[in-house]
Amino acid sequence: MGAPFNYDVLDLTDEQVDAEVRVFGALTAAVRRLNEATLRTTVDHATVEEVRRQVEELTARLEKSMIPDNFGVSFTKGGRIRGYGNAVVGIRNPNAVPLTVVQDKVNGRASAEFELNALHEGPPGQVHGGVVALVLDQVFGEAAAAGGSPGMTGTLTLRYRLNTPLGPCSAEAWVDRRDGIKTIVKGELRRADGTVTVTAEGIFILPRWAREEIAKNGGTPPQFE
Ligand SMILES: CCCCCCCCCC(=O)SCCNC(=O)CCNC(=O)[C@H](O)C(C)(C)COP(=O)(O)OP(=O)(O)OC[C@H]1O[C@@H](n2cnc3c(N)ncnc32)[C@H](O)[C@@H]1OP(=O)(O)O
Repeated sequence: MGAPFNYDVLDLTDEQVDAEVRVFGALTAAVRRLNEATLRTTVDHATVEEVRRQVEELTARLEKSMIPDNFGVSFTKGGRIRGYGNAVVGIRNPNAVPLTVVQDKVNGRASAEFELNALHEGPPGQVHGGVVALVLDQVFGEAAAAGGSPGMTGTLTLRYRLNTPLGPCSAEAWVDRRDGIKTIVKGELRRADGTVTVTAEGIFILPRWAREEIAKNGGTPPQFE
């Protein structure tokens, strides 16, 4: 079986990538503000309806020219990764958390400090458990990649030990061990004061199609970004 998805390689310069990161990153940040304001505004209904008309006009301007569907992941010949739609770290995805993951390739670790707000609420004032899983899946996957054995999430097991209040949080993950094509990653989510609220273990697997591709043509595993 071949790969169920492709990574295109594009002829874009670093300057072109920097420009799209700057311009679209700023739009994404502005839309995130709009998202939070949509949730929290207390202006009167007439103002809400006027703003809604303006939002629809602006949306129609962007819809004049769009890619057919999802963004996918592409690389430049210079090695830049354009995973702009990623649900956790995509710089063009206003629904992404947002998050910057720092990889430690020496020790096979990954970490992120971030802020979760009213858009990420589950129980009152607390982070939604599914949002925790979303964030940890990405940070865990990046730890596996940083450790040199990237894979797709096969299993992710979380233990929610304490509630996680909305606000500043951090996540950390590390490669615990390898078992052939499986990389076992462990990690945790912490409150701002360092209290661990969630511990987790993930099994990241180099899929059969990637194994077959490497056996046939050599090369390095894809990143599963
Ligand atoms: C910079 C880069 C940063 C990247 C960050 C990315 C973070 C986000 C990652 C994701 O969200 S990935 C998307 C969510 N995951 C998926 O969609 C995976 C869907 N499942 C699959 O594609 C396949 O089921 C999978 C690749 C997991 C396994 O398929 P294989 O055909 O390679 O498995 P195979 O049957 O050959 O089994 C190989 C080994 O893995 C084991 N295994 C298979 N599925 C497993 C599973 N789900 N959990 C644990 N172990 C599993 C299986 O028992 C066996 O163990 P042993 O070698 O010891 O016998």
